[in-house]
Amino acid sequence: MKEPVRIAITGAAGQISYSLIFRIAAGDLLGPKQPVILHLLEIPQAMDALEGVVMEVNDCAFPLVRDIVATDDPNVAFKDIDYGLLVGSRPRGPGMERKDLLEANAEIFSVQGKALNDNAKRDVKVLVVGNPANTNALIAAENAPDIPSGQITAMVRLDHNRAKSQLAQKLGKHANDVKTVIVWGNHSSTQFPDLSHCKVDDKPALDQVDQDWYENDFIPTVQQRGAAIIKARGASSAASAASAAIDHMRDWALGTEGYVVSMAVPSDGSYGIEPGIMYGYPVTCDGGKYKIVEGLEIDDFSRSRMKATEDELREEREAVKHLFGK
Ligand SMILES: NC(=O)C1=CN([C@@H]2O[C@H](COP(=O)(O)OP(=O)(O)OC[C@H]3O[C@@H](n4cnc5c(N)ncnc54)[C@H](O)[C@@H]3O)[C@@H](O)[C@H]2O)C=CC1
Ligand SMILES: O=C([O-])CC(=O)C(=O)O
Repeated sequence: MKEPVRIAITGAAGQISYSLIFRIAAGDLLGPKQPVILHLLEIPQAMDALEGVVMEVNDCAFPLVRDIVATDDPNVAFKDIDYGLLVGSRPRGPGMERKDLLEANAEIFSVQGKALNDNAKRDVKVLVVGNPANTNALIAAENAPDIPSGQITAMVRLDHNRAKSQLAQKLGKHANDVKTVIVWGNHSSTQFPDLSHCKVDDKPALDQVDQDWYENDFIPTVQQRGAAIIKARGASSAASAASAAIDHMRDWALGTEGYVVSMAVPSDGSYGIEPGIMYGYPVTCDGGKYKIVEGLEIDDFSRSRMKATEDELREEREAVKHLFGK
């Protein structure tokens, strides 16, 4: 057995965490040979509920769980962590866009960015799930100048998985047969789920569907899937969000063996996207590092979609600049 790693999960008494914690504890993130110490963060008012979650984790007698730290102090929660899953924040309700949460949630990520900076291991891998995820991740990163750039990322993996599933269903295939779906940009309704590099059964996806379905059915369905779940369930997606968070972190830590996945990471100017925003990109992962896939050809249709979601991220950044550390 290896030395345990420390994994922080914020919003640990919330609905996403109620799936996430148990799957991580079962080994779904880092495999069946990697013991974990869970660091669970909540706000003071939710500490009783968190205690109930801790009781349940204990009642599972998970072989991999070596200890649990349950706290309402981010400095304790992030002490020496190897991984951080930043989930805790308010979810949206019907009729809201995710960016309507910016005011309510942005402050959380400036506080937690500082706490990461002061406490986490320098090679910590951080995933921001709480919405609006890209811009919250940017706020955290801007407040964590001593964490190397690129170690704080945001989640577009749920959109990526949704896109795979929608296309597979359309073609009567399995999601495993779908390769190189890309979600560019923001985890919002401006995101661009791109099929122009995608292959299904090793053949171009866009040769297997018509352009009208792609533009007027597939793209809006993926963009609006979060709202559709809220309408159907009366609450935002939880188990699927937890599953995507595990996919994002597992692939980053353990590698994608050449497969392309989507992660929101600091733009480095690739594909003409302005640096200084967290933008969904195609990446491959190897040896605990991700790498943006370079050199893909971008047509005019894709370019305009990529620009629209970039513009939204730049606007969101302007709205929260006052929270960036000095
Ligand atoms: N990026 C993505 O793909 C997705 C993101 N989300 C977002 O994830 C977030 C959490 O969603 P749910 O678990 O459904 O919400 P929830 O309301 O069930 O749970 C959120 C938890 O966070 C806690 N919390 C609030 N402020 C906190 C702080 N400062 N520190 C620690 N904990 C804090 C709350 O007490 C609550 O227990 C929401 O912002 C939601 O919109 C949800 C689905 C997908
Ligand atoms: O739509 C929401 O508010 C929750 C979310 O981010 C998603 O399900 O993609």
